[in-house]
Amino acid sequence: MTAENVRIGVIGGSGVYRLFPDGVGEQRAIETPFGVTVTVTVGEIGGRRVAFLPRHGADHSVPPHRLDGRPVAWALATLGVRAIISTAAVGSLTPDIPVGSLVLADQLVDRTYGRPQTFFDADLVRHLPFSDPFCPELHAVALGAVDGLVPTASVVVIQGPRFSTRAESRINRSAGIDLVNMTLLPEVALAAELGMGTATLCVVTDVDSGEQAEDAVTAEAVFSRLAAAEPHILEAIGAIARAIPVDYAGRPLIDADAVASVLGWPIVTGATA
Ligand SMILES: CSC[C@H]1O[C@H](OP(=O)(O)O)[C@H](O)[C@@H]1O
Ligand SMILES: Nc1ncnc2[nH]cnc12
Repeated sequence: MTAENVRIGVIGGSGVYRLFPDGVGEQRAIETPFGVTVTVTVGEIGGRRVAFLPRHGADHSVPPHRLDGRPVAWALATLGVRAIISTAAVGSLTPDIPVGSLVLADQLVDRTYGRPQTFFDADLVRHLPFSDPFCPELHAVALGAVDGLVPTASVVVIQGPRFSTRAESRINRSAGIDLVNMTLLPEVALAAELGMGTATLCVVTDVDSGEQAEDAVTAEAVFSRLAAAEPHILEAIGAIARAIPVDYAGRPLIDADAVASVLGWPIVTGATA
């Protein structure tokens, strides 16, 4: 399979189900080795070709604990994507980052389980260097492209689909973690295994489960915040996409032969995602 010249991928999180106006962009169905066909929309932002897909599906039918990041990362890498801009709804664990902030994540803490973690779990063994899960170059590009971003934050990724209890939230806060989410892992690691860099725009929708009775996050509250923030999120994605250097290459964190071997896996036909 030959890589096309689509260098930028956008993964829309909760509340971000389309990137292009209706009727704009070309739908592609990409068959993968995982028995899943990934549908992406390829369009243009500021003259740059961008492949978009909504993480939970266009109708938000896939919950966080059932996401399989492998077909998505594989499909984007096959298109030639090097840079991924993703969005994520997050709860805040610190008064320093209020609801409504747009934040660039820079560290992750994994509290997920049972999710496919790696492309290298059979004959080919590789260990991803993951000290800096988000690409520092893309991070700097995003920071320069969007005014008012909170420049760094750590995110604990919980299993979901339920939100944290007050005790769990207190533990996360006392550990010094800034934000909480359900989806960024293993997605960011899987992309990195295939050499793609990620920059994630975190949209702070709530204060998670706090000490006050009124600090009790609900999905309705999250979606309502996201609806209000959508124009700003789309504008920020566009600004970042336009600012990514045309020669951005990502980080070769895994050797090229191993990546090529994964991208050469045979297609398995099956369900559509
Ligand atoms: C809608 S409430 C929780 C839901 O929102 C976040 O999704 P995403 O990361 O895709 O923006 C969170 O991780 C949960 O999946
Ligand atoms: N409080 C929260 N916990 C986990 N994921 C979230 N997504 C948005 N808010 C969240």
